[in-house]
Amino acid sequence: MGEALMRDYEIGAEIGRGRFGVVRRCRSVATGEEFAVKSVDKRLLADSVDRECAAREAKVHGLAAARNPYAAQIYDAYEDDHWVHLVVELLDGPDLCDRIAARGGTPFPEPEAAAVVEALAEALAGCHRRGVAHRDVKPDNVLFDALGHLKLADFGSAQCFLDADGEWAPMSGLVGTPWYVAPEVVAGREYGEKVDVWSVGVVMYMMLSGGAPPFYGDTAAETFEAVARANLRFPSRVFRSLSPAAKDLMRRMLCRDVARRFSAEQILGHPWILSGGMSPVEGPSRDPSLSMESPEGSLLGLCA
Ligand SMILES: Nc1ncnc2c1ncn2[C@@H]1O[C@H](COP(=O)(O)OP(=O)(O)OP(=O)(O)O)[C@@H](O)[C@H]1O
Repeated sequence: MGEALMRDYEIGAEIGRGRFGVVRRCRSVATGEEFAVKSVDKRLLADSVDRECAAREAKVHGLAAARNPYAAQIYDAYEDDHWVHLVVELLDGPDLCDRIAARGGTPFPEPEAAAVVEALAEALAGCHRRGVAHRDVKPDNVLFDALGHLKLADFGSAQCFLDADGEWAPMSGLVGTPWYVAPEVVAGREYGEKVDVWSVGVVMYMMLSGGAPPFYGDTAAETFEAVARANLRFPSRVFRSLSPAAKDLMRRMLCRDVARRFSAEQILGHPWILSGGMSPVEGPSRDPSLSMESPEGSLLGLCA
């Protein structure tokens, strides 16, 4: 454990473990305030992509979380020969994964799911405005503070998609978690920040299905094949009572054609979000193409 970290913080109990390290509670010696410290063991980073991600995590996290109330805040970073320590906002309540599991297969009520999708879209719109893609959006990385406010966490896979001059710098590499990863990532193509929107679509589907993902295989390879086909279905057994507006938004996020896929900002203007997950009242929306007047059947096929 780094000497400088131990000088500034009292280290407390372990909260959890990831692939490369451990998260513990800690308390600032100066103020008594409580935080979480994520300690990454650099010796476990065998892969060059993982090493690059760890090296830039503090910087990219700081950039993405600045003035972004929906992102876990980062306060300090320390590095020695073997460890990187990141002092972050303490968010030790149940995460979205726990919340989905706690429902035992019962779907979220639409207004509750809409509140999560809206906060997640706000978090990502903030990251994307600053040129950062998260690249690992999944329920395990959606945490909540003591007041129940959503905070997007774990910027360990995040990357800037704009260079120092603000020019588009496409990303590459198979980064993310199989159920949530976008088809262009699986295809090995260069990709942009809309990979995060795809992942939010998967998270939304899981909340509204009671935990089942939209693209699934028994192995990671089979899951990737299902993602690459991007054949989005809403089995009536599960989705019978779901509103057409909710399905429409998922089709616009889980859309294989990246150009037609929504941005995080566009999610915020969709009628399902604007109505708080209630059946939207017909009327003008921020984007005229989002009118809900068409029958549900005609919304099919909007996305490849
Ligand atoms: N800011 C935080 N406050 C409280 N608990 C946290 C915080 N950040 C992460 N955790 C918890 O610590 C555990 C490990 O998190 P970490 O981000 O290191 O790894 P992970 O996302 O589970 O796995 P991996 O990094 O391998 O994808 C998780 O259970 C997570 O919920």
